[in-house]
Amino acid sequence: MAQVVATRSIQSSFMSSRSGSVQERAEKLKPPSFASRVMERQAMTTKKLTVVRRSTRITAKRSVRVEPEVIPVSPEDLPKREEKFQQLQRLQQLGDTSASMWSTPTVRRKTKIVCTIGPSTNTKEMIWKLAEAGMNVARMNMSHGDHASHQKVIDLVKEYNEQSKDNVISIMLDTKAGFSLICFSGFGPEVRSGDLPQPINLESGQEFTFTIRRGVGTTDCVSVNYDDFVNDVEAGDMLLVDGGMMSFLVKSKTEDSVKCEVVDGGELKSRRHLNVRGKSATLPSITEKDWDDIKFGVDNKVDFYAVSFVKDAQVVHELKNYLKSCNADIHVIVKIESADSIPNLHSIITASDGAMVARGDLGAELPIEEVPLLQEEIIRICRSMGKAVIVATNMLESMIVHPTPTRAEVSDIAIAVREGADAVMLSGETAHGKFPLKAVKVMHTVSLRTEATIPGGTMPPNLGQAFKNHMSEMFAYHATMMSNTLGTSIVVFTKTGFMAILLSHYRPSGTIFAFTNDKTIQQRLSLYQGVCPIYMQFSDDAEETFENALGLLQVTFLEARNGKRRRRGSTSSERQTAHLAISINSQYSGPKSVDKKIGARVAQLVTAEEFPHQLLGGWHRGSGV
Ligand SMILES: Nc1ncnc2c1ncn2[C@@H]1O[C@H](COP(=O)(O)OP(=O)(O)O)[C@@H](O)[C@H]1O
Ligand SMILES: C=C(OP(=O)(O)O)C(=O)O
Repeated sequence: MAQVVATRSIQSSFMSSRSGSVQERAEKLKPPSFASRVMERQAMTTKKLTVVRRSTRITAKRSVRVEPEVIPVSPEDLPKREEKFQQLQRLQQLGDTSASMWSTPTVRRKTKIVCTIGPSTNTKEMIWKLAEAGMNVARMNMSHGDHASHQKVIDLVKEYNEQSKDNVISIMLDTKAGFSLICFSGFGPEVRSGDLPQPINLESGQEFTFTIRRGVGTTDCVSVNYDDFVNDVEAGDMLLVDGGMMSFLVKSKTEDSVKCEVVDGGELKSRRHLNVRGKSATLPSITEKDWDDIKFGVDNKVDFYAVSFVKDAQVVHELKNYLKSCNADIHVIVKIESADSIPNLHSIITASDGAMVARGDLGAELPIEEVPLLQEEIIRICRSMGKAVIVATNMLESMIVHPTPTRAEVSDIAIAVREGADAVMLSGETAHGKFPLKAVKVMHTVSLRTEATIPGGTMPPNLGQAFKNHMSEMFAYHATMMSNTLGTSIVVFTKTGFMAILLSHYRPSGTIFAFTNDKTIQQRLSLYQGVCPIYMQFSDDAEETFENALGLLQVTFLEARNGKRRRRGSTSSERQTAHLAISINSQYSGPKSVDKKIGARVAQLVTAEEFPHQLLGGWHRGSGV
């Protein structure tokens, strides 16, 4: 069954966020200047309140928007006095019920957020807070931690999903060779330095040795987890640690060691990435350790594997065949991070369910100036094939230690959103950073703001070519057209996820509310741009399913709205809003009955009281709605 419904707000305040000149919007967005606040305080103390005119408070409407509440994870994450002041202002202004560009309905963020879980976030409290702050996918990096620690995280995410009424987090395992099992199981696609008792400081010009001997970790020599390391590197090669944070010039080799001169020094920690500038290691993409991790993923019914260093489609077919043989419905995301994968991009992505632009290793194996170009190209290829695409690494790197991002990082997120990525990813920021919740909040806010500037209505150039099922494509196309021209959200019924993914591929301007009767599908759909997955039992009767879905949306939103009303009362815009629901239903036998169904649903008009207007722009977790 695939049924698509579009819902419409006759008065959508989200649409108004796009109206007005750039200058007007910029004016509305300006924060009260420091000078104006100082003047205001001075005026208050000198009792000359009239000097500070209301017109200088240009952010009154903007601040009606409720920001996600970010609960501090560490003392450093505590809101500063200035933030507390702004929060207070916002709370006071919740009484302001006028409709404005930032007033309700708030808009559901379309671009999804992947968070790597590590020591900063692997507790129940932090998983819950990350989910509430906007995490859509929890990623576990199998290079770190052990199965027991990952098991704990998987169980916590599942527990969160069980108890959450209207939110679901999917689980991604990032597979690669772990150092701990290296002696027993061969070597993986990632080359890493070994464990060190403590970080060592290396100065430019000093000598340092990498060895394939096991268990070495001294101040002038460390193990490497890859036996062919000595064969693969040559004198004159440049070795990069963590994509270039440190670099080493290869001077000479022995049977088991590579002697280097430190070019860019720094602090060398345990298990760091090693790349040879311009070379790919001659490694298999899936190693014994990976198979072990893959079985762990099958046992735990994870949603996605992110497979490191995929160089050709063969490895994807191999993995998919294995998954089929054990009846595991897990999707495969290929990490594009190797120079060797570039000539095979099309076949690799065709074989997979999606790709990750793994910019860390990509920028080490290839000149860094190629990274933004490849990012754009990989996103374009994935979009043209209807595959998921994730942009990863360094997106808010400075927030590992600082509470605020660099402006360049903010632009980086905005670029990925504009290029049409399904998801943006946090790595060290949430795994071991000081400000994991703030990082999610920044990603959420920047994505949302950027999405509001993207015009709807651009159709993929490959319409009718990407999928074999042309009828489904027609449904997706027309629902998208309706969504774009009427300013509506879309409701889709899907048993396999296919129809929701297809709709996501067309990037309609409204939220795609995807109803499914399969929890696995619901979890998986969390990754896809614009999709809000909802679990619901389906009835044999399509009409009943349709009514139940509307009812479920209604209940969810009425609850949310009632909760809100207790705090601020209903607005006049809510009372006046009316909505149109249009359904396209392919559960019926042929095109004729489908046409009839479209006709039937177009006539359905639902008033605001029955169908709360938050639905139309959608809602988004982390907005306070
Ligand atoms: N499960 C974990 N346990 C401990 N540390 C972790 C874990 N996951 C991630 N980290 C830390 O966060 C850093 C950034 O995460 P990620 O980018 O996934 O790793 P890497 O770049 O090492 O592959 C890692 O280098 C590691 O220091
Ligand atoms: C995402 C990446 O892989 P990892 O997290 O394993 O470093 C990367 O290299 O950018």
